[in-house]
Amino acid sequence: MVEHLLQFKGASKQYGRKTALQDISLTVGSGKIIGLLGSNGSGKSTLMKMAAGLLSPSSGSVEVQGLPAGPKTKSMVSFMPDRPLTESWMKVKDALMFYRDFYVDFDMEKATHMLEFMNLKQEDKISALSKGMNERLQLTLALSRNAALYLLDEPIGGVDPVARGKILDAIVEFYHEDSSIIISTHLVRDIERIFDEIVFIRDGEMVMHEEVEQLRLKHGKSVDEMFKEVFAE
Ligand SMILES: Nc1ncnc2c1ncn2[C@@H]1O[C@H](COP(=O)(O)OP(=O)(O)OP(=O)(O)O)[C@@H](O)[C@H]1O
Repeated sequence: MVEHLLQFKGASKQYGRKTALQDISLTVGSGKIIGLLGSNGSGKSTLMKMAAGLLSPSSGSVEVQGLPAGPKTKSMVSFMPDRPLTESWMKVKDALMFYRDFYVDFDMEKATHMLEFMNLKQEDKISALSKGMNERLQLTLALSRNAALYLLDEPIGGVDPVARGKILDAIVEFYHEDSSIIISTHLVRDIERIFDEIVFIRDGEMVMHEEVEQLRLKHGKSVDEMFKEVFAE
């Protein structure tokens, strides 16, 4: 039996009485860049945290390569949260060493290479980095692990359009084709060029999962046009 890289089967998540995700069934294969798109509060971060094994579903299941998402799957998944894991006293080089010590699959050579591409210096103090530079660092840390699945939660939220282009170039440049990346964002237009597939979630429900190519062929629409149509208020 072929095991899927990531599979949600009727997964729901409640926070108390609030339903953040409702009956999500989603299968993700290898070698894809997937856009997880939805407006604020639609459930993107919740879905990411469930895929990362940090939150368990209230009902249904979430599996990574056939194993329930949780402690056993953490080594297969590299998660870039929307808030940094590094400490403000650190220099960039300390953050690299922290990751190297913490994750056996951390590739220091790749990280050094990627830092250069991102115009970050090892001696830079993290507390002095701008929001956009900090995002570049977090992305470098997340992508420098050798994982099967990368989860990037809002990786371009804090940066201007030029820097966004740079970050997207870095994702494509340093992406390993056997792995998959899920990127959550509401900045659809700036980022759609790198997606193979898109998932739309609205009010905790998955309303579309489609290959970008199919979207263009079947509907004659760009992802951005489709997004505006689905999420029109
Ligand atoms: N710890 C929590 N306790 C209670 N409600 C929560 C909690 N975390 C998230 N929620 C609620 O669940 C819903 C989904 O939140 P989530 O953070 O997954 O959305 P999102 O799509 O990532 O939003 P954004 O784009 O604004 O980051 C929201 O209504 C949010 O208020």
